[in-house]
Amino acid sequence: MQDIFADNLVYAHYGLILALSCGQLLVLYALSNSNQPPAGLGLFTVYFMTTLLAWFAVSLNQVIPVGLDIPAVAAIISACFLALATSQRAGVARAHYLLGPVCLGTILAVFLLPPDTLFQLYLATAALFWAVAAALGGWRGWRGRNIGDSLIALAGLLMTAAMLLCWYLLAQERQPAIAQSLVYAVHGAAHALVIIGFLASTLQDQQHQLSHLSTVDPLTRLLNRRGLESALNVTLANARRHGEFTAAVMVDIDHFAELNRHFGEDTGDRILQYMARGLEQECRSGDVVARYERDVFLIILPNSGLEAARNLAERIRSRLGNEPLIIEQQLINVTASLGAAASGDAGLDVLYRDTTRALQLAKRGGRNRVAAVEHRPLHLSNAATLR
Ligand SMILES: Nc1nc2c(ncn2[C@@H]2O[C@H](COP(=O)(O)OP(=O)(O)OP(=O)(O)O)[C@@H](O)[C@H]2O)c(=O)[nH]1
Repeated sequence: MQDIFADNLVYAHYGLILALSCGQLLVLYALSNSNQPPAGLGLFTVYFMTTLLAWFAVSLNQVIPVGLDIPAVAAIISACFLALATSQRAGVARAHYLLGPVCLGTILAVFLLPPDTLFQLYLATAALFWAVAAALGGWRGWRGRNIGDSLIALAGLLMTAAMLLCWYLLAQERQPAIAQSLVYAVHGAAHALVIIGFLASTLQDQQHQLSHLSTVDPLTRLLNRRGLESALNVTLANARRHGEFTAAVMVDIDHFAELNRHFGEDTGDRILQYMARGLEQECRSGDVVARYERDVFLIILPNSGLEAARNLAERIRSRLGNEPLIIEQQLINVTASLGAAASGDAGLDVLYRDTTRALQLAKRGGRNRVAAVEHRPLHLSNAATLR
C-alpha cells in the first residue's frame, strides 16, 4: 500500500513538474530576450531542466530499475544548480568554488561508499544545497524586500527540513516508503514555490528597473524632470511648512546647437556627460542635480539662500573656464549661462520660473555669466491693517 502511494506520487509529480517547467521555460525564453536578462537566468534555466530530468529518471526507474541511483544523483545536481542560481542572484558568485566540488565529490562517492552510507551522503548534500538556496534567497528577499526571493527561501527551508526528516525515517525508523513519499511530496511543492518565486522576483526587479528608468536620464544618469519632481515633492513641502529658503541654479550650455553641428552629436553627448559630472562634483551631497531638458540642467539647493546659489553658479562657471574639454584631441571651449534664484515659499514651478528669468538675463547680458533673481512673495494684509 505504501509502495503504491509512493509510485502514484511519482507519476502525479512528474506530470505537475512537466507542466510547470514547460510554462516556466516559455517565460524564461521571453525574459532572455529583454535587454537586461535577470541575474541567474541561465543557472535557473539549467535548474529547471535538471529537475525535469531528475523526475523523468525517477519515473523511468519505476518501470526499468537500474543499479545506480540515477534519480538521486540527478536530484543532487539540480539542487546544486539551484544553490548556484540563488547565489548568482544574490551577488555571491564565488559560491561555485565551494558548491561545485561538493557536488562533484558526492557524485564520485558512488565508486567508494556502500549504498547505505551513499544514500545518507546524498541526503546530507541535497540538504546543504537547499539550505544554501534558503539562506541566499532569504538574504536577497530581505535586502530587496522581494517576496519572490522569500518564496525561494521558503522552498529551501521546506526541502532542508524534509531531507533531515527523511534521513531520520530511514536511519532510525526504517520506513523507506514513507520517507520516499515525503520527499516526493515536499519536492513537488518546493519546486512549484521556486518557479513562482523566481517569476515574482524577476517581475519585481523589472518593475523597479522600469520605474528607475522613467526617472533617470539615460545619457547623463542624472534625474530627469520627472525624477526631480518626485525627489523634491516632500522636501519642498517641508521647506515651505517650516519657512525655510530653497535655492536653485539653472545651467544652460551656450550655443550647444552650434557645438553639436560643428563637432557632431556624439561629441555633443559627451559634452552633456562632462557637464553632468562637473555639476555633481561642484554640488554638496544634499543638493539635487537634474537634466531638466535638452542642454538645460537644474540644481536644487534645499535649505539655502540666494547667496549660496550664486556662489555655486560662479564656481560652475569658473570651473568650465579653467578646465577646457578635450575630446578626441580637439579642444572644445564649453561655456554656460547660469540663472540663480531662491525663495521662502517655493514649489518647483516657482523655482523653475525664477531661474528661467535669471537665465534669460544672463543670456541677454552676453552669455557665459551668472544672473540672479530673488522671489519675493506678496503678503497681503487684511483691510483693517491697511488702513
Ligand atoms: N548631442 C545631443 N544634443 C541634444 C540632445 N538633446 C538636445 N540636443 C540638442 O541641443 C540643442 C539645444 O539647442 P538650443 O536650445 O537652441 O540651445 P543653444 O544652441 O545652446 O542656444 P542657447 O542656449 O541660446 O545658447 C538642439 O540642437 C538639440 O538638438 C542630446 O541628448 N544630445
